[in-house]
Amino acid sequence: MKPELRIFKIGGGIIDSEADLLEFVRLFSKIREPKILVHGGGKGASEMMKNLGIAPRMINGRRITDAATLDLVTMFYAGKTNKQIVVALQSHGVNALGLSGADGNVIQAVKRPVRDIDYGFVGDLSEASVNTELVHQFLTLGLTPVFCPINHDGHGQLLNTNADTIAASVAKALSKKYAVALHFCFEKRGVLTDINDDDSVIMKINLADYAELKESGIIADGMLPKLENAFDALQFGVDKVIIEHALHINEDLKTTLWLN
Ligand SMILES: Nc1ncnc2c1ncn2[C@@H]1O[C@H](COP(=O)(O)OP(=O)(O)O)[C@@H](O)[C@H]1O
Ligand SMILES: CC(=O)N[C@@H](CCC(=O)OP(=O)(O)O)C(=O)O
Repeated sequence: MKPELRIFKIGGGIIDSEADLLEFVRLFSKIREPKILVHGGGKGASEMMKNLGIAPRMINGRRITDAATLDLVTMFYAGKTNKQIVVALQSHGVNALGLSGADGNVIQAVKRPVRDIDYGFVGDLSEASVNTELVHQFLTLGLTPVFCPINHDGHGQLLNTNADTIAASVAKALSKKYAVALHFCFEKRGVLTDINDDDSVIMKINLADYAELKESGIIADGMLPKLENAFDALQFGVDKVIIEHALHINEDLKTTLWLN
């Protein structure tokens, strides 16, 4: 039987509030099984850009990343946010190891080819992008990897990758060695039928439900790429995918995804 591994992803809505981030870190630090954290921070990055007079541009949930934007998001994700999380985990006795994809060449990305849209320095991932053996060794040493959404192409170029995509790719790659549970954590209790009613959590969603919910517009915006990544992970070997509130990871009210 494969050993268990829990992979958590937190996004900008939680990272933006220092109190929420510290509470999530406290809850995460109590998990005994081997664990990995993947973080985004898109909301804070956009705010920082606006304060500097640069208008953030997003298309289909992906940031158009020109050279100036890449500099800023590298400072924000790989610098401030990643270290803020690592230092908080260390204070709870978790030996966290902050990583961009370039560190130890742990994740290598490919710059998104220009088709209709030029996304700039945005990196796409495949399962083969992740150095599974190296991550396994970190876990064996008792370290907890903390991935930021900055990767590289192996030829000297940093690239910005959506954090949900990183979480799904790391989960798929590690599922060769571990029984992986992938937790997408954000500021709502799961996928909701009514976005304004936090109690309207859909407890189970399969692929057919997903198509219907998409068609009816109940699932929209950032939830669309999240669920696409989530079902992709399930189809490629991840045992369990859960969508839940970052501050209620021990509660039963959450959305669990199924293939059929
Ligand atoms: N049916 C739904 N249930 C919950 N959230 C939804 C739904 N449809 C759209 N959303 C939106 O998706 C967002 C989550 O995606 P995203 O902003 O990418 O999150 P994060 O950056 O925290 O990972 C929520 O904040 C919410 O506004
Ligand atoms: C290419 C791309 O879109 N990268 C994302 C990475 C951060 C992210 O995914 O943050 P959340 O998880 O908080 O949304 C961005 O810069 O917004």
